[in-house]
Amino acid sequence: MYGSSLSTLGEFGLIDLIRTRFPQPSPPELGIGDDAALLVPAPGRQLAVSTDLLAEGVHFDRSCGPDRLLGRKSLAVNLSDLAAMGAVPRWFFLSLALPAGFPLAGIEAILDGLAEQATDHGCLLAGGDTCGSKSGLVISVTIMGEQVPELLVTRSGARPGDDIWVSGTLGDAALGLTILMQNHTGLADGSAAEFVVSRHLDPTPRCRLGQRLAESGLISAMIDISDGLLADLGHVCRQSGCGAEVWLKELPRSPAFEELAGVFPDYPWHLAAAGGEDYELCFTAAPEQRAAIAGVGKNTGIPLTVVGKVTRSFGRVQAIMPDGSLFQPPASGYTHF
Ligand SMILES: Nc1ncnc2c1ncn2[C@@H]1O[C@H](COP(=O)(O)OP(=O)(O)OP(=O)(O)O)[C@@H](O)[C@H]1O
Ligand SMILES: Cc1ncc(C[n+]2csc(CCOP(=O)(O)O)c2C)c(N)n1
Ligand SMILES: [Mg+2]
Repeated sequence: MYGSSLSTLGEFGLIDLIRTRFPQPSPPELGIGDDAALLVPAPGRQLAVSTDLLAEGVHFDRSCGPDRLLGRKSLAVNLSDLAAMGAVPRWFFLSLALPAGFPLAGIEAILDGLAEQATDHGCLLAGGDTCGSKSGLVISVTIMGEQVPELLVTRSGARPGDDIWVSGTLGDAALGLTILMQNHTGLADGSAAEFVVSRHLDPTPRCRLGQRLAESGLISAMIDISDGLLADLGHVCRQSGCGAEVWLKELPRSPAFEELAGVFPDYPWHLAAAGGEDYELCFTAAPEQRAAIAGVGKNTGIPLTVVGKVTRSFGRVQAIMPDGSLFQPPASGYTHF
């Protein structure tokens, strides 16, 4: 129906194909097809807008996982940014730069993954942009969400003495990437390696948790962990005018991470403390809120752990080893340049 290749389909054929795959906003809103989308936020809500792209060779290697998961991840990383603000996802925009000859089956699989993730999180594709790429595939997503203004959580509200919390477990995605880069194929179903690889290829954005924490009014600042805990906590500290102390022995690690950590000559603290792409939430809150925050964790079914304290030393993020010594990671997180 659409021709057998990207060149016979063409730019506008591809846009038509995308339009048929995603439910569209209904009047008075307008989605794909005009010079701009027309969107109507709910009365009294503020918009939260974020953009994140995935570039071939930088964020993914197509031989390491199915294209469908690339589609899921390209929306997941954006959902995670909205989760960190406590915003509810509503619309997203999809921009694709496709190398000539990119297989149509690959595009369809990416769209399948995006559509699954969009349905799961109740957000609508409202537009985008499409062009050729002279190098690799680029998938860029811009997401828009909304929230009552007073409930939105920023990076700038942490105060000395606050607890530092993280959701879920840390280090799985970085360990999964290490395994993928070592060219492991045919990972056994249910194995520890399969678990950490799936945490890398198909991260779970903590949308409901982020919204519940924001609505609870219990927390002072929040960020999602995309580059690594120490690096991302550094952003919170700089924007809040404070510092942080992180106790490595408290970092929550999955049973799969613990099982695989044994093969390293040294325990891989750097993966849990500074490995990227876990897409967990890191947030701060006054110590009096501990019990109430634990209750939010219970209600959402996501483990929440106190891993450190906000300090007065501006911009300084210290990681403490289990023996009390200072940990010096090779890097505090992923950097692009
Ligand atoms: N090229 C750019 N032009 C304008 N603003 C930018 C640009 N790149 C980043 N920013 C802004 O800088 C801030 C930090 O962006 P950054 O990408 O580090 O955050 P993030 O999306 O949470 O992290 P990550 O990309 O690792 O998920 C955001 O406000 C973002 O909008
Ligand atoms: C093939 C390949 N090589 C390396 C990595 C690791 N990586 C790339 S970007 C990033 C941080 C988040 O990105 P951003 O800051 O752009 O949101 C990390 C940890 C990967 N995923 N795939
Ligand atoms: Mg972020």
